[in-house]
Amino acid sequence: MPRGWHSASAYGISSVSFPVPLLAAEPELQAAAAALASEFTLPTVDTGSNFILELTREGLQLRWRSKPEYQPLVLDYTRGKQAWRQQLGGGRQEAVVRALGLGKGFRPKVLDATAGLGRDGLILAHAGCEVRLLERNPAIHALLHQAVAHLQQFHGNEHWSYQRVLVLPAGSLLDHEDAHAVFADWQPDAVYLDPMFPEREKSAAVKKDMQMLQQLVGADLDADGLLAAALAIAKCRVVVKRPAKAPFLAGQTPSSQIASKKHRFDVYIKQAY
Ligand SMILES: C[S@@+](CC[C@H](N)C(=O)[O-])C[C@H]1O[C@@H](n2cnc3c(N)ncnc32)[C@H](O)[C@@H]1O
Repeated sequence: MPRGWHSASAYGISSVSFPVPLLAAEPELQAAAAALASEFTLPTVDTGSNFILELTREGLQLRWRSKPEYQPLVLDYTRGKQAWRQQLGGGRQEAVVRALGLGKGFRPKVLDATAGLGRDGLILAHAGCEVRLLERNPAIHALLHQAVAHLQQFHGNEHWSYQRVLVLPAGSLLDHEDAHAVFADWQPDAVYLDPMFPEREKSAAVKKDMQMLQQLVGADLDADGLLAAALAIAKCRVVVKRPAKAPFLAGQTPSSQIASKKHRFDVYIKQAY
């Protein structure tokens, strides 16, 4: 397989997928696009992928070519609903925050090992956790990396909690036979998992950005393996987000559960914080 072409297992889907290229939206941005593509090891030529990352004057966006009626996905935590959710609506009431068990001034170090669009991870950061984001899909990783960098630049030291967010190099806990050794210098108190769940709802019911993500990364069919890897490296607990009626990850019964409107957070406790 040529370098830069990823086997299906890297995405959890069952056929070889074309890598997403990073291209300039206008000729003046070509040099900048090439530099970014090189930073993220993404192709700079059209690969036939159904998705492309485009560099515009505003930053990166992900375009779904066979759905031209969809707005390109722009990841920007500084405005819109996401900024509101983190800064005003989010916080201690969020189910994900409760599942992570923050309390009495204690803020766990969290590895978000399926970071995706970083929304849950940033809610945890805003709640005061030190968060590291791990994402294996190279295109999503590039979007996430740029969006976090923009957030940190935008807020400066005004929001110290965002300055502690670190986007790890693109990869997976499943890449390492001994993930424990990889995290020897920074053992997370908790590992958070939110793998893609095969979608059963009619696609119209799923938000467009989630549809894009699903189409791009596939069904994460190897997700069961993540639980053991996460339990091996977490000091105290693993939290798994699942659709409300989904079976337990790897068939393993959690120690406790927190329910939100559409989701369930399964909490696996190794030891108290
Ligand atoms: C449902 S999305 C996560 C959404 C995220 N919680 C958010 O709030 O934006 C699942 C993401 O996990 C990634 N993923 C799945 N399995 C992974 C693994 N083993 N290692 C790293 N990333 C993984 C997928 O590529 C996808 O981007």
